[in-house]
Amino acid sequence: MDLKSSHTSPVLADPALINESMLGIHSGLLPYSHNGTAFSPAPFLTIPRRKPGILDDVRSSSWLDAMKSSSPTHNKVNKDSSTGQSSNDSDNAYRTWMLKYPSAIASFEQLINCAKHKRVALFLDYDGTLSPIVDNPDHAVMSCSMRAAVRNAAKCFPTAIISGRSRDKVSEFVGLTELYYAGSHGMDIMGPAQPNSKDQTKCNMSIDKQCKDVNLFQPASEFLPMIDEVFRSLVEITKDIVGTKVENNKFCVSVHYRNVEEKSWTIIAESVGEILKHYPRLRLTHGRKVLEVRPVLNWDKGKAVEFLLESLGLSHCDNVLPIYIGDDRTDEDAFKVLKKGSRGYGILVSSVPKESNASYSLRDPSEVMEFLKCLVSWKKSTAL
Ligand SMILES: O=P(O)(O)OC[C@H]1O[C@H](O[C@H]2O[C@H](CO)[C@@H](O)[C@H](O)[C@H]2O)[C@H](O)[C@@H](O)[C@@H]1O
Repeated sequence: MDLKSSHTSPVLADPALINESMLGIHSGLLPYSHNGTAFSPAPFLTIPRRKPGILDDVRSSSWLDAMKSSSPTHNKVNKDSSTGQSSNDSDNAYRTWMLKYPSAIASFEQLINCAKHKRVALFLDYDGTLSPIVDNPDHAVMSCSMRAAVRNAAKCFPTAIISGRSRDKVSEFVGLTELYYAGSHGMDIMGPAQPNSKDQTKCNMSIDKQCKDVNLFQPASEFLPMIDEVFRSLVEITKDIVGTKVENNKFCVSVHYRNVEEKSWTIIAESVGEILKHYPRLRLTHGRKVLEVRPVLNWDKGKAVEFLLESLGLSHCDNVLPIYIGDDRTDEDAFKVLKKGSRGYGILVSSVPKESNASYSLRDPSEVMEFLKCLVSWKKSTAL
């Protein structure tokens, strides 16, 4: 990657912001409170506080419950096979749930009615959305047919992938140059070079593999050495827990326990908590059978959507309809952003009922593919 700009840290780019020099954090990226919402700006705030009692939390059943419930797809499979419970109950529950989150395919006409005379902007999560959940994260490849569907969609609409994985890894899996990528839950965005964007000042000009001008936005760049260090410590501390996999996602670290016996989950949680005791500027979140360690920054997939809309020149237009498709808790931040002011639509990918800020649902990645095809056909029909 050839960096052309002299800005080495977009985080430190705005001298007008009071707490950035003290924290080394752009004040737009405020620390999180314990419940995950942003603190209001506090001029004398120095270091964001760590969540208290992480180990107490770990020992309490709520932590384990969260770990157990972190992969609804697997829960459903286990429940059905172990209890012999008829799938009718879960089918009924799913149907009832769909009254609140209608299928984006079945409701396509209604959904797309709002897109008439509007430009659709498409945001896609990767794991569980474009590729099915598999046991080994390194094997979560995307099918050729899904790749073709995403490519066709990206030819019709500005499209970005927003993933928890590192940007390099997700762009390698997707393998398309027609779209934009945001890795590390939006903390590593390679977006369009947009001279009019106010966020331009926070970006590094760069060029992509096709020698196209792009903007690189990495609000957590100062955390890189810390994340590397934590990654190594986590590998070391979990090395004897069979099945654990620690993944370096550049600005965050994933500790996978999908392949770990349930009786060892507490040890994993305790080990991660033990390491984090030494890093008050890092926090822990849950994903699907994964614990994720990330910087204490008010930056998430929702902020990444706003950032990309801004740099695409689409943020203040009434004639834009952003659509975000995702399956995980981290995608809820993006759903919320679109829900606010009825700006666009979140579509939750889930085969089991769960509460969400999304407006519509799709059952699994194969339905995501079908939906993308519907969008492309619609776009082509309106261009006739
Ligand atoms: O934001 P995403 O693109 O959905 O990434 C979230 C995490 O996805 C990956 O883990 C999940 O998928 C794996 C492969 O199917 C599965 O084995 C794992 O249990 C899931 O949690 C990825 O490996 C993580 O780094 C991402 O943070």
